[in-house]
Amino acid sequence: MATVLDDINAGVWEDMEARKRLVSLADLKDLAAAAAPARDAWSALGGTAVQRDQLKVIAEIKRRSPSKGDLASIVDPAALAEQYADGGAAVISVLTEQRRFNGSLADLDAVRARVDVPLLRKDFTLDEYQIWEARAHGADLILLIVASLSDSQLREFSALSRELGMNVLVETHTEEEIERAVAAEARIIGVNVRNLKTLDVDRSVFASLAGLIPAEALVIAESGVRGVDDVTHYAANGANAILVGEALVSDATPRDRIAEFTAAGAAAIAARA
Ligand SMILES: O=C(O)c1ccccc1NCC(=O)[C@H](O)[C@H](O)COP(=O)(O)O
Repeated sequence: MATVLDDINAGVWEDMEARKRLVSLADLKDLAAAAAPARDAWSALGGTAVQRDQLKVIAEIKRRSPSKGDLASIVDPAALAEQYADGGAAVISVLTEQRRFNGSLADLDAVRARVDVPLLRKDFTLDEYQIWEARAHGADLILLIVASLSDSQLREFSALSRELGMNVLVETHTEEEIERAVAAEARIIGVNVRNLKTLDVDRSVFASLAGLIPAEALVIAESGVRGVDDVTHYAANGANAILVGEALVSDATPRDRIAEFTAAGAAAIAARA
């Protein structure tokens, strides 16, 4: 039986085929060559050892989701990104998938034009076309979901992203997926506590899997942050960064929330040392 992720990916393919008819890969490559060089998301997320005493926040621009429906209208994604940057977000994630999340590459363009913070193009990457697209639209980091890709795709898409100067967030949800991410030499590994096949959110998944990620890699806790207790849980169990969507887009003062999460994370990391 098809999973939620299968259905999302089928729609992503269809939408991408439509975009390919409008913008050729050759044109995208020209646009990517003309774009400003990618920003260093690895360092922004604390890649250097000296910064690993902090918990970084990847703040997401997310209008709707398969699990929750409409979350926020976000008429001006660039204004929201500015608030995220002011609050101290290390990276801003822009969900560009259209059918289920109501995002777009236009959102990415608008945010890129307004903030200097490294940007994650958050989409369901299935083809190298999307990687060129990400770079052409100013992304610095892309997402590869292990559950959607073969080992050779993981390697090839990672290599292409690196050639274009971008970093890769490799997303996992199981022990086997972490093994595959490590085998693909991923340096930024996310554990999504949301099972993308069923949409169940189980925060304990992070604690059981984070320790399997090699110390050289950055560990990102994805999904399920609703308040400071969740932040503390992730930081205490080895997160270098958290990826937060719903809690920020539905908050009246996301700038303050990011600052609060950062402080709570630093306290939990200090306590674990
Ligand atoms: O959010 C969903 O319902 C969802 C469903 C299927 C595939 C992906 C989905 N979300 C993508 C994400 O990973 C989250 O947007 C991200 O981790 C932030 O999660 P949250 O803070 O819980 O909004």
